[in-house]
Amino acid sequence: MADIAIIMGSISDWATMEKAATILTEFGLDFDKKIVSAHRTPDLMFDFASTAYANGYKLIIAGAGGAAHLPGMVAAIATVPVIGVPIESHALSGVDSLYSIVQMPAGVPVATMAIGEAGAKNAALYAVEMLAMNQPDLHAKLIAYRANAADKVAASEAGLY
Ligand SMILES: Nc1c(C(=O)O)ncn1[C@@H]1O[C@H](COP(=O)(O)O)[C@@H](O)[C@H]1O
Repeated sequence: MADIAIIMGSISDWATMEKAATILTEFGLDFDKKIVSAHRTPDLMFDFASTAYANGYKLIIAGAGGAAHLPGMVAAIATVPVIGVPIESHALSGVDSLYSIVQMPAGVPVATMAIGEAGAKNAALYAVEMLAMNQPDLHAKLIAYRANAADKVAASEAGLY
């Protein structure tokens, strides 16, 4: 069983959430990916969240858009950290998703990322950082990732004119 589950409210979220998947793959991390909706598949959502710990998940990355209740509802049921990704919605540009995910009541945390692809990428990196706390090999990959990112910034200076 994978350490990480990437879940999302709809297939339409995958274009965003695949950015998280790509980063986890770069780090050699196994993950499951599922479409689970608090609104459209509430029984499935309850089943997924209530068995997440027993199924071995250490982290859940949950993307949802609009009335984005999925991350918070999963966090309410599961005893596994939930990282929320607000999907950039058409009507309100993802501000609705952000507010829905971030404004959790005290007692039920969701680690909320930025709207859209940056949020999906950061969700994956946050997951890597959490798992790297007791995995030295993964920590070494994180150091290398950071160094590579810095190199890219330095190289991009060549584009200044
Ligand atoms: N926010 C939620 C939930 C939920 O929170 O349970 N289920 C679906 N959705 C969102 O509805 C948006 C539109 O979905 P469709 O594109 O399928 O109409 C998606 O961004 C999805 O995350």
